[in-house]
Amino acid sequence: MTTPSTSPLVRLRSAAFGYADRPVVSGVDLDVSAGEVVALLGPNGSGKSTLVRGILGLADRHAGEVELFGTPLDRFDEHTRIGYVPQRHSLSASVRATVTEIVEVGRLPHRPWWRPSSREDHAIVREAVADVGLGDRAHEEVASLSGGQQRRVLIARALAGRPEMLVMDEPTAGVDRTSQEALAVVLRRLADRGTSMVVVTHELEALEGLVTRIVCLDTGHVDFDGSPAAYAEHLVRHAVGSGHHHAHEDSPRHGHVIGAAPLDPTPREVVP
Ligand SMILES: Nc1ncnc2c1ncn2[C@@H]1O[C@H](COP(=O)(O)OP(=O)(O)OP(=O)(O)O)[C@@H](O)[C@H]1O
Repeated sequence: MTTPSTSPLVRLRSAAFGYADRPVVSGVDLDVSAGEVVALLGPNGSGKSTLVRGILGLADRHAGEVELFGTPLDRFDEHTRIGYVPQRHSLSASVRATVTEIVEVGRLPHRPWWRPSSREDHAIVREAVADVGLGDRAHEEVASLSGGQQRRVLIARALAGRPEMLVMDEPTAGVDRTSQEALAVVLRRLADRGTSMVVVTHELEALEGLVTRIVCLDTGHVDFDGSPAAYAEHLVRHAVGSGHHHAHEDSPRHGHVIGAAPLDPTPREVVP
């Protein structure tokens, strides 16, 4: 399948997603271009996971258009171009496999099922394991790792697929500090390599300096889409408009900084 090189990686037009007859997000227009690092923010339940799941064809599309790499979603079959790390997913305690064995799964879509791993596959897997800071645990059973380390294994599995775009749903939520720091290093390296990313997060700090664009969802609608600098201004405007300015400053959750302005990852509703 040929893909025009100028196409955005993701293109949504008036897109609506949900589950069966339950609408969750609607009216979404979004283009994600190569090299962008998009943070998707919003309060709990605003539909962030549903939006990324919809983009990947994992939630139902109720309306609108979705294209991936210039191809309508229902005809898109180049799944190796996208890596996905789902939300709060760790490995079951009953999984009996080593870190390397799990990460090798990320290479499977790249070769016919009957062909064994090549030397290159092994090298890519080793690199992905090292990238997430688990090189010294490569041959340990995943069941013996912490939850944060298991998430790093899942991220390494996505990296081993060498995707052009990585979609991550709260990669740092509930993980230990070492894992968070390891992840920040990985994301920086990926951004330097030009990997595009869409990251659902409540923790902008972990992405500081990487994010090129912020998209905010509120109750199923995009209520902000712009640069980190524009987002900072948007927050200040809303905080002043709503009279919540001081409350924001006082809260430790709102200490995120991109550039010079304080950021709140879950902006409040605008009070006219
Ligand atoms: N599989 C599902 N079936 C039905 N409804 C669902 C399903 N998954 C999520 N929902 C509903 O969709 C709405 C949005 O959920 P979603 O997980 O997309 O929000 P979110 O912004 O990612 O929230 P959080 O920050 O808590 O992860 C919620 O009301 C949720 O109950």
